[in-house]
Formats: sequence, structure tokens, C-alpha cells
Amino acid sequence: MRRARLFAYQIPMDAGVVLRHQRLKTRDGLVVCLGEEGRDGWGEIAPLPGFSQESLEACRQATLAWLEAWCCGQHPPLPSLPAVAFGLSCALAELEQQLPVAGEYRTAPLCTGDPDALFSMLAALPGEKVAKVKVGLYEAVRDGMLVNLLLEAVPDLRLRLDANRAWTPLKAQQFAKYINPAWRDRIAFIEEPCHTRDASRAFAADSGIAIAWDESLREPDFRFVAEPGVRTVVIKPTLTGSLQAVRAQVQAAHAAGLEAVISSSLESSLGLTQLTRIAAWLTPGTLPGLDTLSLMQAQLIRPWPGSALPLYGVEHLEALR
Ligand SMILES: O=C(O)CCC(=O)C1=CC=C[C@@H](O)[C@@H]1C(=O)O
Ligand SMILES: [Mg+2]
Repeated sequence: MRRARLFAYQIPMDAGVVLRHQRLKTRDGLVVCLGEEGRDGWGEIAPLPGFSQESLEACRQATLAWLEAWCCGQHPPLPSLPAVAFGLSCALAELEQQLPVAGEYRTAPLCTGDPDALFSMLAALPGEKVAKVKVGLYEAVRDGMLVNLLLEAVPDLRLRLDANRAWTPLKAQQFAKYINPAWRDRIAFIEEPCHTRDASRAFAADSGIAIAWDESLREPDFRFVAEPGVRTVVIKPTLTGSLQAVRAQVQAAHAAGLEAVISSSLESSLGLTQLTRIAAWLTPGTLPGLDTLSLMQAQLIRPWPGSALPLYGVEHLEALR
């Protein structure tokens, strides 16, 4: 006999979390639990406002319809909405014990740009010193000076930067001007520096700073191909779809000689702990970009090792089925 439960969650976010110029006060999503033969499998369905095309309401409806069919013993195809396909495929993979349990819990810490905070964070970081810094929110010159300072102060630091397509070619150039050429290869990559892909390619060629694609993966003409200056693709499973689709993207990236970084779409600790397992399984040796739990005020169902945030159990959730 198959059983399926569906819950809605709402987690308060830290003050000041801004996504695409909009403050995100709460993270809202669904949690699914599939049960069969005494085993169960969990999944999180949480479209990210400003990034996902599908609404939470559309996800709720598609999930309920799929669960109905699945509970009747059918094998319905996964819904096409990426967040739903991701969450349901995780639940199925857990149920069928196909999602390896070992996780990569070291992740590239997100740094707000406060050098002192970064230094203490790095001191506590075991192994490779890799951190991620958001750029493009303030003046490009200020970003350039800050990144240069961090690279100067911590000689074994490698930085991942993310501009979310904020810069014109001129701004990108102003940024690069402040980075000592001798340290530019310690910028592991900068995600999507410019408004367009062509401008980002030109930035990589002119500056010698490697770039990564993130937003581009969701564009219909995107292909996983080797290109000069492009080192990495950032894969956000909630925006990609099923585990099978995520695996296909990782394989396509690796086949083209690109590094694939599994990254968060601000899932709760439940989704994040699954993403660590996906990263350990599909991208061993590459630190995932999953340091987003601290943007939230609580964890959900499963704790992230070492997090002091309160843990919400199912009793905190609204049962939908
Ligand atoms: O990739 C990481 O290291 C953390 C995740 C992250 O940076 C993001 C997640 C979701 C939305 C954005 O704010 C941001 C990104 O643009 O990549
Ligand atoms: Mg990004």
C-alpha cells in the first residue's frame, strides 16, 4: 500500500534577504513524504520567487494530482514544473534507496563582503579555502577593491563571485581594473558578470577572469559547450527539475570539460541536506554552493550538522493531504 503526505511550510527569513530587488520575508514551500512497504522518502518543492517560473499554487495542484495517481498504484510521469519534478524525484529516490546517504557538508561560505567576518569564517574552514562573495550590488569599483583586498589578505584563498548579470561592459571593466593581474586566477569564477552572455564572454577574454553560467542554464538556447574563459556551470536543482535532469546536466557539463557546482535555491535544511548528498554523488571533489541556511530563522525536518537554528518538525507544518 502506498501512502503520501503533503505539507506546506513557511520559514521566516533573516531581515535583509533580497532577491532580485525584492525583500524575501518568508520562504514558502511544500514538503512531500511518500511511503511504501514500511519505507519512506521525503522531498521539498519550493519554487524560488524571482527565479522559478512556476508559482507555489501551481506546484501544489500539480503535486496533489501526481500523488493521487501514485497512491492508486500508477507510475505517473513527473510533472513538468521543475520544482515539483525535483522534490518528487528526491522523494522517490529516497524511497527506492537510490539517493546515496553520504553528503558533502563542506560548502563554499557566502560572505557579505565584511572582510573581518570572512577572516573568522575562513579560519574555521577545514581544507580548501573557497568562499563566495556577491558583487554587483554596490559600485563596481568598490567590489573590485574589496575582492582585491581579500585576495591580498588571504594568500591561499580562492573566490567565487556572483554578479547576477548586474554589470554593463564598462562597469565590469572598472571592477577588473582593481584586481591585481597576478591574483586573477584565484578568482575561481565570476557568475554571469554582464547583462548579456556575449558581454560576459568579452569580459572573460579582456580580463583573464574565468566566468560561470548560472542564469543562462534556464535559457532555451543554452548549450553545455567548452568556450574560452568559461570554467564552470552552476546547477540549481530546484530550477532544473528531476534528479535525472540534474544528472544529465552534470554529465553534459563534465563531458564539455566544465566544472559543475551544485547550488542552493534557498531550500530549507531538508532540501539542503539532500543537495549535499546530490553533490557528493554527482560532483565529488567540487565544493557545492549551499551556504544559505543562515539566511533563515529555522530548520525543517532534518538538521544541518552544526546549525544552531531551531528545528521545525511536521507539527509546524500545514497538512494538505
Ligand atoms: O551558489 C551559492 O553558493 C549559494 C546560492 C546563491 O548564491 C544563490 C541562490 C539563489 C539565488 C541567488 O540569490 C543566488 C545566485 O544568484 O546564485
Ligand atoms: Mg548565481
